Amino acid sequence: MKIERVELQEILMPLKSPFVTSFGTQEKKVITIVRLHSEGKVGIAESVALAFPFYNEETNGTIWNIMEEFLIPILLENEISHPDDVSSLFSHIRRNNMAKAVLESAVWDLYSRTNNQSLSTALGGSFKEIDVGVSIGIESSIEQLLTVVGQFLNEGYKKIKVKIKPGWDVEPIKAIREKYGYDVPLMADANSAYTLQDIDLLKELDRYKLIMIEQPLAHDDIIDHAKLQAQISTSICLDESIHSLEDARKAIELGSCKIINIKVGRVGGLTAAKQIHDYCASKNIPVWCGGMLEAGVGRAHNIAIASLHNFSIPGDTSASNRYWNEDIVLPEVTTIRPGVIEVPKGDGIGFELNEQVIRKYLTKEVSFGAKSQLGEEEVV
Ligand SMILES: O=C(O)CCC(=O)c1ccccc1C(=O)O
Ligand SMILES: [Mg+2]
Repeated sequence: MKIERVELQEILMPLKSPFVTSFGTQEKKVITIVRLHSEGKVGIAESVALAFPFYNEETNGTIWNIMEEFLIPILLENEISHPDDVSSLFSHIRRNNMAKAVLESAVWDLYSRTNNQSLSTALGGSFKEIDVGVSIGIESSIEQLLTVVGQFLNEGYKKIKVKIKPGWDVEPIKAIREKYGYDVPLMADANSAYTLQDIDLLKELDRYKLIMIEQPLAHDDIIDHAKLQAQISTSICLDESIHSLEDARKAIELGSCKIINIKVGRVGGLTAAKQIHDYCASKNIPVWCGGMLEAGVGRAHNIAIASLHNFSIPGDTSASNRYWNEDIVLPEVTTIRPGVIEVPKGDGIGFELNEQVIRKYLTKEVSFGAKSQLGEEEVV
């Protein structure tokens, strides 16, 4: 494949309601939509970086800069025979995984559309439908949290993940168990809000039979997580600490976690996500697909990767209406039964862009061609 043109569009969309984590509050999302053109086909993907470098070091600004200055010229200058080539072509550029992932994921979509197959098939997925869970931010009160949990349980979500932070941890978990019982598949995500000094509190959480606790300790740690895992019975799941297959190997060898959350953006693309999936499968480490408050294009890529067999725990791959009043894809992402999303059978991600919605929220548009790598920026 020869990529002839790369288009970037930035949109700003309001979330239905603010999403609060231990690192900050999000009320709207800036999303960069990538379109790659080759021989009449268009491959698409959306960025997952946030507005601030509080989850990882990337932002909407850094990904745009790295794409424009370094990654897009590489895509335009090289013949790509398989999407796996892209991570090799990008490998000398350190980190910037979310910038790499959005372009690489668009190449995967383009490749599968060119071959008239679904992205799930191209990736080697086997599930025809996937179980999905939901991630719930830090709420204003325990009553409010219990109401929200009740609503999502009614909608049939198969895993309830709640965000925790110091001062909002044992109490909300205990309240959920008391009201909804121990059959609810419940987990907590701390987004690195604790240290080993909080060991007593983390041990207390053991009582509530959580299916896992996600990233309790530092974003760049695997040593202390191993020490913690040795002292608690709840499985630790790593999110922020895992950027690559090598990170996953080291964490598993050290015993830092028993489960891994795979996010395509955090690990630099679908090829890396698949490699981590395969490695975890060989080590009997279950994985699940995390989310970054994606709109429909990102959701579609997540659904495709979550169709691989070792994605055995429901992911944060909720339907479009979890975060959005209107989505950027047609059709919107919906459940076919409560808590179940069908893996699309159509070519590529199996969804098309909703141009009307994109135009409504468009803030910036740039196109890069093979001849001139400078591009022309148009601020709308
Ligand atoms: O529903 C989703 O997209 C997942 C939401 C979520 O938990 C999250 C959202 C933004 C940044 C980090 C995280 C996380 O998984 O830690
Ligand atoms: Mg997380």
